[in-house]
Amino acid sequence: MAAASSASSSLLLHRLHDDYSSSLSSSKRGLNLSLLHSRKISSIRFSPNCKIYYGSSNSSFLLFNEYSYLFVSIITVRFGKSVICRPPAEKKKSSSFQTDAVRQLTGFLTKAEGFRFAIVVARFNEIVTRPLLEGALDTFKKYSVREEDIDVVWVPGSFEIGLVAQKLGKSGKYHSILCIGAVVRGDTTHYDAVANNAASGVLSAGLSSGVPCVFGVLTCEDMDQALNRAGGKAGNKGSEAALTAIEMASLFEHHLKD
Ligand SMILES: Nc1c(NC[C@H](O)[C@H](O)[C@H](O)CO)[nH]c(=O)[nH]c1=O
Ligand SMILES: CC(=O)[C@@H](O)COP(=O)(O)O
Repeated sequence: MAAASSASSSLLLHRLHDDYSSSLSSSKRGLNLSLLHSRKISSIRFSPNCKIYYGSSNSSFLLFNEYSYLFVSIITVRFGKSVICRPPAEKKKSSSFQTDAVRQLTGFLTKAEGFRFAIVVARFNEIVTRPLLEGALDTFKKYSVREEDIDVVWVPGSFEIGLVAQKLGKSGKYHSILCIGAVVRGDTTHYDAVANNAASGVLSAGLSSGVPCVFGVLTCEDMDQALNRAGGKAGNKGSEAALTAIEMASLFEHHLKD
């Protein structure tokens, strides 16, 4: 592409990359993004994992997940501003790609609208679990999950989560169940029993129901560690768990249906 080799085109592409990096910063995992222009592809590498591909003078770019080259979105550049457009109607098998030998299946983060989620949240250590829940709800909203497609179920403590997750999973109403709790070490060995059984409860809920059950239960040495992970210095693990729930819902919906 003749024009794009100029300094100004290169700047524009760098700015586009930055826009996209920041708009997707809460979903660091799995999305090494590329911009792929429809024709005459050239590329700029920004980091070992991130490359932007660009083409001629056309102002529309296609945004691809570099990991699997899945189509994610269209970007239109107008008057120096980049605009994210919604992807076109879903293509069959758009989230897989074929090589000679290997078919790779992945879930999408981009098409969460229409998925139904249950969140099972423990009331114990609510000072931690409530911000985890809020982080999860914010993320669902950001990824276009409708409020009416989310049910929140409160249980007394993390030990109770597994049973309820299993029941909800078996109801057939949800694409994924997100489990939220905070187990904080005390003076006795009680911590180990609650933490380990919360984990195996969530695991067996998923295995027995066949519905992805995501482990958003913090297991912390002290309250500081827990608060740091509930919207403090170490981010919000509820929000990260919501991304996992979306990806798993998508993987099951698009590739692993019975
Ligand atoms: N200590 C913590 C608990 N304990 C309560 C148990 O989860 C359970 O509700 C009780 O044993 C009755 O079955 N729960 C947490 O979520 N976090 C804790 O730190
Ligand atoms: C993990 C817990 O249940 C925790 O509150 C127990 O505290 P302790 O070991 O001091 O009884």
